Amino acid sequence: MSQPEFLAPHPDLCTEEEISWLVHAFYARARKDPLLGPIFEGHVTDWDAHFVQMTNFWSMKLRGTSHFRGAPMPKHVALPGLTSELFERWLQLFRQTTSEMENPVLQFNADTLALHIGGRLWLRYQMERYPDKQLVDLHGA
Ligand code: HEM
Repeated sequence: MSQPEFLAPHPDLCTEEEISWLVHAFYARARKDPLLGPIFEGHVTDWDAHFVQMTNFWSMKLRGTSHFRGAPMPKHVALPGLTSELFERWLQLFRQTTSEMENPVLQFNADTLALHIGGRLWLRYQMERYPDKQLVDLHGA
């Protein structure tokens, strides 16, 4: 089968139910993860609100809806101790989750966006937090 192409956000790309499944399944993994779990448990106080926030975020990115109100960049810069290993782990768990969804178009688009957005979050994080260190790229492999 040919590789799906990267598409502009569109409601046909996936359903709202698929996004909700993706968010819940990703966090079921991430919260159990020895590296990422403690960070999420230490910073997310209202999980229902966080699920709504993340569902609205991915719905905006994939389906083009406009319910998301947030500021991902400063919220991640505010988290202490993030590393390229943590971002790679995040991306790995995200890709594992999308690979289980049997929607190759969603999978390709969500994985591509996650690497792109994760890369920007991590680049800005390094510039703000580790200005004297050499920049490290994400591989997302
Ligand atoms: C090391 C990797 C990451 C960690 C540890 C992490 C952790 C967190 C935490 C703890 C929050 C809640 C912050 C708060 O409400 O104050 C959050 C919010 C969020 N994260 Fe991440 N994150 C990571 C990577 C990513 C990536 C790669 C993406 C997108 C592809 C992402 C998207 C978001 C979004 C959209 C929010 C909501 C921001 C808002 O409410 O304004 N995160 N993250």
